[in-house]
Formats: sequence, structure tokens, C-alpha cells
Amino acid sequence: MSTVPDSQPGSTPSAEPADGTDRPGVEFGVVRPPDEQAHRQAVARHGGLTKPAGSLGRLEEIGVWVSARQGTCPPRPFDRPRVVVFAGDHGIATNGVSAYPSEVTAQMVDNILAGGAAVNALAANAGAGVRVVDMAVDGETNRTVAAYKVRRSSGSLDVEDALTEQQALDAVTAGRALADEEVDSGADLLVAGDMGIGNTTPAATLIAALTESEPVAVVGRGTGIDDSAWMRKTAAIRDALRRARKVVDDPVALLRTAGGADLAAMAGFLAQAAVRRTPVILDGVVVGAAAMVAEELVPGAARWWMAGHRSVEPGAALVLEHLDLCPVLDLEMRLGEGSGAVTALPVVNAAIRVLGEMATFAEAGIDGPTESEATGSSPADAAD
Ligand SMILES: Cc1cc2ncn([C@H]3O[C@H](COP(=O)(O)O)[C@@H](O)[C@H]3O)c2cc1C
Ligand SMILES: O=C(O)c1cccnc1
Repeated sequence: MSTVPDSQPGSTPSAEPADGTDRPGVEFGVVRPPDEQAHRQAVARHGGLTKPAGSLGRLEEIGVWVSARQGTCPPRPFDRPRVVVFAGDHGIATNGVSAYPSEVTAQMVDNILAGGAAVNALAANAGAGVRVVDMAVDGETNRTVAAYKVRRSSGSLDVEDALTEQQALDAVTAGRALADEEVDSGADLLVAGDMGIGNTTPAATLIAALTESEPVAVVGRGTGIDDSAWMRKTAAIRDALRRARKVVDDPVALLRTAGGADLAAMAGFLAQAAVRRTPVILDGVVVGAAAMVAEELVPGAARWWMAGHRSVEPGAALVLEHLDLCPVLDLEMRLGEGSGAVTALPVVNAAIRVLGEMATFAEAGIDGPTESEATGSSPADAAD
């Protein structure tokens, strides 16, 4: 069991400035580190299992990672993994930065609700439940889905802030509440997904701002844009970045300026998952951008996240480097929705079963390594 008690669900937004600025902030509890004792036990257990030391490669590291987050060795199979897909439109989509029209966002929300999206199939394969929330869809969704809706479409970030101050706070607070709801309902692994035409433009802008990169280093083809759309998208990132760079030290202001309600809610969700000591598998470039802001909101949160995959979007590689994360998979995926994260989940489950179910040399009556072989280090020893 964990030696550190669980943090309580999030407090309400503070009426007082929380961040040294003259405006109200959103309060998060403290992020505690993963359990070191469980980590050590898991490394030791891996060393005694009936295989040459280190032979299961990164599968060993992943099992140890889960043990340390669950505070127990061997780790438990996940009981209730949950995906929350954050849907929202972006004004910038009308500039021709996506290969698809904004109407697809609302249509895809219905598709996810009907079980027909990629994330539904991949989550079913991994035994994960899927929920979709409308943070800023430019259309009507049902009352349950829209319970946390902040506005219809976030602003066009090339010429205006994506959100007002209050909307940015409301969206981060909504994400925090959603993580609390899921954890309080028994979720023991969380995944954030994205659905929103145009959302790779704000994602790229946030990544450029936080990694001090130029637009051409972060811009990607998103849904599959052609060269002229690529140029419009790069120009939009450049224009948004001029304003975003001025607020790069203030995560809520950054989300207000160059994010959007969906990205802000994802950031609150990922930060609160860490506060609640609930492991997360990150998805691609959009979730990655939100994760980078979440780490600014709540330093140390990234220790509770693993990278499910390396999206082909160039910004995704910058996120992985910035957060020092090594992806489980590299399948040339570029979809979003949480699809890369739930594709990685069966591998994570495999790592859990290996650590929990394999026999030790002693149990199986198998000779251990000779002394010279026993000195080799195993991937499971890797620093966490
Ligand atoms: C049918 C369809 C399903 C999707 N599922 C995720 N995305 C992904 O692609 C979009 C981001 O790319 P861009 O910035 O180029 O618009 C978002 O909707 C994202 O969730 C989809 C896109 C489409 C068209
Ligand atoms: O990596 C992602 O999250 C991604 C890539 C392309 C389009 N939408 C999302």
C-alpha cells in the first residue's frame, strides 16, 4: 500500500490570487512523488523472475513504473481505466488550417457517443471506458455531455485571445472536477483525449511557447493539410505566438491567450490526476501540449504520466523531450481522441501481468545466473 495518504479532491477556485498576479487562480493540491519503496520492491522482484536479467526490456520498466504509482508490488491489473475525450472547436479553423470543416467536431462527438470512433474500438480492446465532454463545441450537444461547456468555439488565436480570463479559469476548474469525478468513481488509470477540428494549431502554439521553438519546428500536417494550408497554419502559429510568449510564465494566461477551453480543461484534468495519485497515459500532440501546461500549473505532475506513443506531429517529439518521457509505442499514428494512449494500454497491462504472474527462480526451482552474468544491469533499474 502507499505510504503516503491520498490527496483530497480539489479545492474550489481561490478568491485570492494564487500565483503572484492580481487575479484569482485555480488551486491544486500538492503532487506527491510515486512510492519509492514499491519501486525498489518491483526492481528487486524483476531481478528474481525466471528470465535473464533485463530481457523484457522496457516492459520491465513499465511494470516498475506502475508499481511505484500504485504504491504496491506486484502491481494490480487496472480495474477501471477511463478515457475522457475533451471536445471543442477553434475559431482558427475558419482560416483553412485543417483539412476538415468545424462541423466534424460535433458530428464526431455523436460518433463517439454511438461507439463508432477509433477511440471506442481501441478502448474496448484495452478494457477502458470512454466519456466525451463538450467544452466548446460550436453546436448543441446533449445536456450531460455539455455539463461543463464554457462557450461555443474558442476564439481565433491569431487575432484574439482564445478565452476570457474567467473562461480559462472555468475550463481548468472543469478539468480538475472531471478528474475528481472519475477518481471518485473508481478510475485507477486516466487518459485524456481530444476532439476538435483545428486543435493542432493551438497545441503547436503552446508547445512553441513553452519550448521556445519557432513555428516551423512545431507545425504539423494535422488531419492531412496541403502545402497552402500548412503556410496559413504556420502564419497563425506565428501570430498567436507573439502574444503567447508574453504570458509564457503564467499557465492560465497562456491557455487563455493561445489554448482554448478543451486544452485548458485537459490541463486541469492531467494536473489533478497527479494530485490524486492516479497514473495517466498521455496521447499525442494535443494532449501533450495540455500536459506541458499542466506541468507548469502543478510542477511534478509529469511523474504520474507515461507517454503512450510518439505521434508523427513534430510538436509531439518536443513534448516528449521537454517532459523527459519515453513513449511506449511508435506506430506513426496522428489521430488524437486518446487513440495512441489506449493502443498502448494492452502493453502496459502485459507489463503488469509479467511482474505479477511470473514465477521467481526460487519458486520454479530454476538455477539463477552465474556470478559474472548477475552483474549486468537491467532496464528495470532505470531511474524513475
Ligand atoms: C473524422 C475525424 C476524426 C478525428 N478524430 C480526431 N481528430 C483529430 O484531428 C483534428 C485535429 O487536426 P487539425 O488541427 O488538422 O484539424 C482534431 O479533431 C483531432 O481530434 C479527427 C479529425 C477528423 C477529421
Ligand atoms: O497527435 C495528435 O494528438 C493529433 C495528430 C493529428 C491530429 N489530431 C491529433
